[in-house]
Amino acid sequence: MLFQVRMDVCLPHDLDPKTRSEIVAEEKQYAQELQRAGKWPHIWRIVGEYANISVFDVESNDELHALLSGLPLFPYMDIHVTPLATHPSDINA
Ligand SMILES: O=C(O)C[C@H]1C=CC(=O)O1
Repeated sequence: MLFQVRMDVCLPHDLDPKTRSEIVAEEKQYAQELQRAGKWPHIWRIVGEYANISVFDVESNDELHALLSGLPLFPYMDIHVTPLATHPSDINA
């Protein structure tokens, strides 16, 4: 099952810089592990924003929720999920 996920990051301005660096480094490691596992096949920066558009490839809504809620930045993100279906005009479908 494919899902488009938009993540908007909003870190508190008074967050300790060391803590911020650690969370961002943990996030990168977590994200890259999921990419290597094939669960997170696309991630794109939205130009001019601390936000991304991603595509997740998972078995269920519950799996997606578990992966997203495990993001180290999860407490600092607004996340919007859009389920994707095959388009009838897709020549690759
Ligand atoms: O930078 C972001 O868009 C937030 C987050 C998502 C993956 C990652 O490494 O950081």
